[in-house]
Amino acid sequence: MSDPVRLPPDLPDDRLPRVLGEALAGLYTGEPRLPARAGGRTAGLAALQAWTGQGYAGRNFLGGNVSRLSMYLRHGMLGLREVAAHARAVMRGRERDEFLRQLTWAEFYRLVLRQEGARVLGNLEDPKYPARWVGTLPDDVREARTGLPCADAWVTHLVRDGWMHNHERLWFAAYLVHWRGVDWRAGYALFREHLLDGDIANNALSWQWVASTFSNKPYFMNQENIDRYSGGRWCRTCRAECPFRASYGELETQLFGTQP
Ligand SMILES: Cc1cc2nc3c(=O)[nH]c(=O)nc-3n(C[C@H](O)[C@H](O)[C@H](O)COP(=O)(O)OP(=O)(O)OC[C@H]3O[C@@H](n4cnc5c(N)ncnc54)[C@H](O)[C@@H]3O)c2cc1C
Repeated sequence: MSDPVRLPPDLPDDRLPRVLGEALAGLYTGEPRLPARAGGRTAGLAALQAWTGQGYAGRNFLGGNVSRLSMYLRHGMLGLREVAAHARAVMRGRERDEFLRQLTWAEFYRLVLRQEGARVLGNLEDPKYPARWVGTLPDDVREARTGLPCADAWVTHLVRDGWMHNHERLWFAAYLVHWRGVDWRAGYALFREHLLDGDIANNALSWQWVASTFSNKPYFMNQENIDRYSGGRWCRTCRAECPFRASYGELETQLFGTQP
């Protein structure tokens, strides 16, 4: 075991990335930089105390108020139970129920991981359509140059911010697996590499839910859905040939051949 690295107590913030980067060489990719949000239990508790959940009913909209507590939950800085207790104390009605429902998904996925172990990293069930996935992540996707402003923005958020809204994760996963025919494990690996909350349980099982290897049908969206929940962020000025612009019925036939 190598000697522990001692950081000088007066080290200024702007020098931290370089010093930590050298100490942690080999454990990360890209340029070392500080995350946009502070880590640790103190910061996690402050974020929890600040969370009132107001407007959470609109959580599916990119502009909706979501907690962004996932990175603290992921790293054990907050526990699911204390977050649930806080929500019960400060939230009300539909917003509280909806928030508790999301925490339940996280708890459920943890339980599945505990039961299935490393099996969650492989297909838990057969896909519900004749899928022929390739294992490699296409370069244009990784480098955010697909030519689709929405898809490129999703990857940019992932790589630049280390965080994506749940709806962006769903859209990106569906785009990669169903439109580009890429094995969900390549997407899982990309998320693990960049997400500050990137874990095994939520990440692998959400990808499998989209891919239909842990659900009874594949998840997919159309352009109308992206436009609505993004508040027209990309679609209104988009000049690209949109692969999502069709009815759900048409896309189902195009992507899955038969009705899944
Ligand atoms: C393809 C894909 C990959 C994902 N990978 C991860 C991952 O690596 N790590 C991760 O923590 N979440 C993952 N999620 C779930 C979800 O997107 C994030 O938990 C959520 O966006 C985090 O933001 P938030 O804390 O503001 O969530 P909020 O909406 O405020 O929810 C509060 C908490 O509930 C839990 N939660 C919310 N939505 C979900 C969900 N759909 N499934 C399971 N738990 C949920 C999280 O712990 C979250 O912090 C993934 C979803 C998809 C579709």
